[in-house]
Amino acid sequence: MAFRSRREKLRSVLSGAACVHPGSVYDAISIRIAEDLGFPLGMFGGSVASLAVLGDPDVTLITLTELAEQMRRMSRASALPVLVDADHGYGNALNVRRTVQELEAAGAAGLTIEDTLLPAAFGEAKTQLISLEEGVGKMKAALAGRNDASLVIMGRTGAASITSIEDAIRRAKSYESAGVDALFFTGIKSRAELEAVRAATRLPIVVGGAPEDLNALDYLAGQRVRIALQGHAPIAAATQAVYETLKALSEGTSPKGLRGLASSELTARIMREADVKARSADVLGLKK
Ligand SMILES: O=C([O-])CC(=O)C(=O)O
Ligand SMILES: [Mg+2]
Repeated sequence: MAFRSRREKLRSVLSGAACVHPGSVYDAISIRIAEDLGFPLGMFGGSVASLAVLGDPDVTLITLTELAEQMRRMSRASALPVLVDADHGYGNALNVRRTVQELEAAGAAGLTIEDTLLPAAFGEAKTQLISLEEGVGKMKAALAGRNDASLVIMGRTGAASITSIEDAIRRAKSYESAGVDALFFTGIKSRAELEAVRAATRLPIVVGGAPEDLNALDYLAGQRVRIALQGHAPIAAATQAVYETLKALSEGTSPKGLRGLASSELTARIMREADVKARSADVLGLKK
């Protein structure tokens, strides 16, 4: 199986004793930079996918085909294991199965399926959850949809900030019983909440969007948290850089006068130019 070693690397993070930060990745360039800097895995957030692919906010307008295609491009560019935010699985439990099949074929190392009601329901300003029963059905469909058993399936709940921490625990325990590989929580607000989650469950924990006092990696590791997200600063940095550059050019700065550009060495490294040159020499009959 072409992608098994990436999935096994993600599994070794989950079964290890440490808590790590993933690099937020969204395209071929960002994943190669994260790989070169030594990140143990990449996180491909749904919000970032919407922004990178569509230029849109995170309101479930991106299609599964577009998400999987972007994942496929990253898989081609780098062997870094990537955890994909597969949102609600793009429909009901049958769609979840299809989502797993497509992301597996695209080379994802793991993916999350969440119990948020998406897209937003008519007349509801506040985020809602699907029922626990529907959530369990989605987890079962995701697990049964795998072709490669090493693909990591995470059950994700945002209940902590939508209903209550008790509801988040109830849901997580049900997803655990359904057989998911790890539990992903958003909206955990305090150490007390995280400790309650840890005490009530057995699987490796992933936390997203946690407050500052939940940022110490040693503490998190002690709570069985294996992956702690840090938001998506890289795409914000890239956006700012493109903005500043285009602004300067629009104001008449000459290309040579621009600041903050990638050096030709960095660009060559990201393009894996040395490998391409070596291959060209071999197959195009060029000098090395
Ligand atoms: O996965 C994450 O990093 C958090 C999230 O849901 C998103 O960014 O869409
Ligand atoms: Mg998301």
